[in-house]
Amino acid sequence: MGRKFFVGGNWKCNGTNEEVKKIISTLNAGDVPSQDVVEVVVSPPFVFLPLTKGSLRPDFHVAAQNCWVKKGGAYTGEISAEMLVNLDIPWVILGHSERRLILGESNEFVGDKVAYALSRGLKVIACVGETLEQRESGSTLEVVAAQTKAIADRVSDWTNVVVAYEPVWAIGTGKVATPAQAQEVHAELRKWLHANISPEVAASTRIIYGGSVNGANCKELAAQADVDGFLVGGASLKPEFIDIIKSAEVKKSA
Ligand SMILES: O=C(CO)COP(=O)(O)O
Repeated sequence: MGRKFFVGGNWKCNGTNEEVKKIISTLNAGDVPSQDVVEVVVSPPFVFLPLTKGSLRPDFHVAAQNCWVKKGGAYTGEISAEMLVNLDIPWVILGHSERRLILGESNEFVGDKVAYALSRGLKVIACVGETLEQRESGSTLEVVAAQTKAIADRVSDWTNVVVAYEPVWAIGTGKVATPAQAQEVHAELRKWLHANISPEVAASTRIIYGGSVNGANCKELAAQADVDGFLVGGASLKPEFIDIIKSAEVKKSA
């Protein structure tokens, strides 16, 4: 079975009530391929999840940008997986590099979060990626394998997992990975899944790319064999997000 193209929009910590309404109306008016061709998921900040879910077109879905590592309770400032399920939020992004690096989330902590969110019935966009220093020292594959292993050690069913490869040096920098760089890591990640989990999981798990994706560079990236979509930051707040969704057509005609 083919891997359906996946385009996620990570709005990060951006937006006012008015701006969010504007983004949603732009998305709602966008002419995009059908749900058979592309799965679209947008991820507003927590406080805008109900507004977004309530007014977004039904063929697009929503994701939270994080959730707590276990059942909710006395964890001030946290949002639990149970709450997301209660609000009918189907997806959550976990392990984003901004949380790993700024908030100190370890591979193991991210693995625990992924396992817990899946156990509650959420679908997970699990992020991995190396820093510039790690790439320059030649440890890219080792880093992404260790991040993936910490998830694999805790998760047995990968049906509801999308892996986002987001090299830290490409995030918010305008310095997108070349199609060859993205393809290389995606292929290695798939090889890792094949060797360490199963051929079936390797063949069916979507590996999406994130880091300075925009309307101009998305088609060439989408054409790579192991690039199954994108996780978009800055450009997901702009009308060009529609063009990025349309890059799914590249796959259809491949
Ligand atoms: O971090 C990202 C998506 O999660 C990528 O961000 P940019 O697209 O702004 O580089």
